[in-house]
Amino acid sequence: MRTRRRKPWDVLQVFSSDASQEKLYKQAIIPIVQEVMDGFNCTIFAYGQTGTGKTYTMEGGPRRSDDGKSLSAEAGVIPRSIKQIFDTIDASNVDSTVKVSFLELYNEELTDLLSFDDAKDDKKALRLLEDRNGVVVQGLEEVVVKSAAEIYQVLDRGTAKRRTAETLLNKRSSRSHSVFSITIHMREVTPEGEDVVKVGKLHLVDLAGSENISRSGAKDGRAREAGSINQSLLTLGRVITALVEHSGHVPYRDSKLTRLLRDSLGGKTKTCIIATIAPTVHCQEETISTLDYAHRAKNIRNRPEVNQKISKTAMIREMSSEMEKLRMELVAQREKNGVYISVEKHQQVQGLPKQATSHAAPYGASCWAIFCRALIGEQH
Ligand SMILES: Nc1ncnc2c1ncn2[C@@H]1O[C@H](COP(=O)(O)OP(=O)(O)OP(=O)(O)O)[C@@H](O)[C@H]1O
Repeated sequence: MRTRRRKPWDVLQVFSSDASQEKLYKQAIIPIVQEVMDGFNCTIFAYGQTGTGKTYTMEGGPRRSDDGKSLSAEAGVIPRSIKQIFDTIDASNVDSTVKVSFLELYNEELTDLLSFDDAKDDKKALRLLEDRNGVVVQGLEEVVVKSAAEIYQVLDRGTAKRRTAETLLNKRSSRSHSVFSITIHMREVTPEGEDVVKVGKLHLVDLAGSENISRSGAKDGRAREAGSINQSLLTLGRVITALVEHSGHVPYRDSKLTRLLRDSLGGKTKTCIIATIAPTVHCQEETISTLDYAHRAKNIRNRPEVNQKISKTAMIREMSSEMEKLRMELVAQREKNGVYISVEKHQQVQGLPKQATSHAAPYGASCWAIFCRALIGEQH
């Protein structure tokens, strides 16, 4: 095979096949979770060819050790982040609430992996809506958890529901994208004695396999499925290109994945990609494509901002206005006399300027961290 001379890929660190889950977590993820606790929104993507260890990196093997309490050596980024979050909360004795949600994107359809409404295993389909704070997933279940151990049960429930299908490359290959989100509300008292709430958010994204359809052996109905998965990844690639090249139009709206993760792509979030590869000759093409993809993303300039701290009074005011809006919507629906539109929404529709809501100064530098994890021996 002819090899081209090319520039090296700019990744922060390469983890070899025998690097432990603990090593990857300590060196790549701990600082990110710390930033979440400081009030930032952060996103970690696992991106790569099927069977190269994305799910292993994010979820890992058995989450608890034999004693049933501590983490097993195989535990991945999700359980380790959860443990770090609760350890930090316990050590600082801060009054906090931790909420999690878990969704799946499969064939451009969003599903709540934590919904209880799914008698007979019918997964609840979700819709994406735009509101003044960005994109929201309508009706997504947010589960309040009180301890790390409780989150493991939630995670187990969700992972069991993820759709999987067999391909030649990986028998239990996940054909869907999944997003596990953790939101932490932390109560603080300012030097002036005012009660405020600091919010941090962490999205942990396990993307579907990036390989092409013929290589993975997907056929017939499954080819359609693979096509749709590639459509989402293709749009993700186009969004990255548009952001890197500063194009006027960024095609976020072309796929649900990019709509959903819009803020993590050129937005206010700090973003990390773990590119998983199988460095064998057989997978050379995919490896190059994965590393090119991740490398390009590094040139995106994010503008991370600490989430604004919300005072108790402001929070109560916001919740009251939300309740009032819902009440008016309900009345309008019951009386079937039209649709209730809030003053703010009406002004938006009329093209009147919206009141500014954020005052934080934007960061200058790119906030993308790229890591690479290699897996040897699992590919065929
Ligand atoms: N670093 C590793 N050490 C040990 N085993 C690993 C490692 N990475 C992956 N594996 C194993 O390799 C197999 C494939 O990994 P995994 O399911 O995580 O791949 P994937 O990239 O998520 O695939 P898909 O795209 O189909 O979801 C699994 O059996 C997993 O346990």
